[in-house]
Amino acid sequence: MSDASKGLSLYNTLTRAKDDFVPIDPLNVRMYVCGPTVYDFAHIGNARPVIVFDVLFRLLRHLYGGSHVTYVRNITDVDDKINARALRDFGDEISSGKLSLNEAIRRVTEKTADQYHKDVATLGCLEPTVEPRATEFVEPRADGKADMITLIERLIERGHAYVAAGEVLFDTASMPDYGQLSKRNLDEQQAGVRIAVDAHKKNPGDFVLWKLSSPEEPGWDSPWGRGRPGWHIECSAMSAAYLGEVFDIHGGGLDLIFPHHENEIAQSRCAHGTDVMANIWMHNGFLQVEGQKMSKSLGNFYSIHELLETETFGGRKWPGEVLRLAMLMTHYREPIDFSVRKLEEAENTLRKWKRAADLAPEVAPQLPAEVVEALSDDLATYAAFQRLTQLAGEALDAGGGDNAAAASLKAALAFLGFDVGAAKVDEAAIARAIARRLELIAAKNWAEADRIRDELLAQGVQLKDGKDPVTGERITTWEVRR
Ligand SMILES: Nc1ncnc2c1ncn2[C@@H]1O[C@H](COP(=O)(O)OP(=O)(O)OP(=O)(O)O)[C@@H](O)[C@H]1O
Ligand SMILES: [Zn+2]
Repeated sequence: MSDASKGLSLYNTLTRAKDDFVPIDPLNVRMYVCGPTVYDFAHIGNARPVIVFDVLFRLLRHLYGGSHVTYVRNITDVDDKINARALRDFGDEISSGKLSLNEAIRRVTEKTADQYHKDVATLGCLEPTVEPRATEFVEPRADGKADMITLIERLIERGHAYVAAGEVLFDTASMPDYGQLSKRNLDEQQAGVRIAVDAHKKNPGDFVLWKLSSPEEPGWDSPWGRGRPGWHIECSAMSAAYLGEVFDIHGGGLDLIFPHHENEIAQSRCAHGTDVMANIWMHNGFLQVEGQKMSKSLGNFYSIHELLETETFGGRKWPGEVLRLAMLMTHYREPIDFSVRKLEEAENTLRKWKRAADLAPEVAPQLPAEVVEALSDDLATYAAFQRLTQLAGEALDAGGGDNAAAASLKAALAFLGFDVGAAKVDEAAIARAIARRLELIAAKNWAEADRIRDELLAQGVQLKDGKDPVTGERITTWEVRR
């Protein structure tokens, strides 16, 4: 194990091994996770990657400092499924001319994204550092950040893409090592392809970068006519926009390995001329119902919202943190069978931990080392939880007074995103810290200013910097994060 890895190792789908994690830049550790396509409520299976990568985000912040980690999770707000949903929900308004299709699409995506934000916050997940929306990265941008049209142009220039039958397609044969992530070769992909549909493709594995839109469909002007992007190019653009051409970690569910992540890699590496897109590729296993992936298409799903707010699963509502713990009791790469029993087990465990943690008036300043070590071993949450159960036992034995085990347990629970009522905030003290930090920023003492921000964050208080819209002066607000 090298020192630079700080003891963190992560299973890498690209190498099929547990790799030491060595960031490209320890002052800016960069992670991208594919976010939701916003046309319907997210189901509890969709919540798994959000929760798993939230734990990794928290761990990276602990190891490298709160302000030294950039976590990007996008929102896919352009997709044919979204168009279909807008037509279904607003068909009458659209045909009577009261609403344009674009306006209907906007309503669908905004409503779905709002619900998603509420759902994942209730599951104890921190907001990512940036949450870009695909529609804002289609055309060249005023700020010069990467965009899809420019990436596609570059792929054509470099001989990696071609125009056929109104589409721009990625030419898989132009990339000798295409298929490294999924370990599929091009021959294997020939099998089972519908030749008639794909007759315009040079190779059946070639995939769409751009396709033309009919006048009713959403579209953007481009060198190839008014159209819209394929799904994969979105993530290549948004990751490059915020994380650069090569970054540290890219994540998502197992089903994204092929074709989505394979094709993101092909696009990004060929457009930028790099050997890798991200150093470590991580994939969570499926949440299953009776041995099958929970999925919209199979109709065997429960939305997060339903579980939180209705009595459709097991005849009762479930608290967000019980869902969170149930999800984390299984290692992130293993399948989980979703059952009432599993949720009840999580609820009982959480109740016991909290009873023990309540014996401490304060949160310990240090996280238990065993918890950090367990998580650093490819997010071995189960081993971390064994330590929490041990601490809970010690805390209950020790009883009241100066209960160090209870204080440590409380710190660990708060760190893992469980509500332990830890943040009894002292508003005056926060205001003083903010004022002090603004002075330090004015004096360009960034290191000390960052230290104050990280210290508050460790206590669960997150600062947000902004500008006064009238005076243009820097202002800082805060909120309690758990
Ligand atoms: N049952 C599941 N268990 C774990 N992760 C899942 C599951 N279903 C989807 N995901 C993950 O959720 C994230 C969002 O995926 P997306 O919005 O494409 O959902 P989806 O795959 O369309 O869902 P569905 O399979 O139900 O149609 C992806 O990272 C995907 O891998
Ligand atoms: Zn993606």
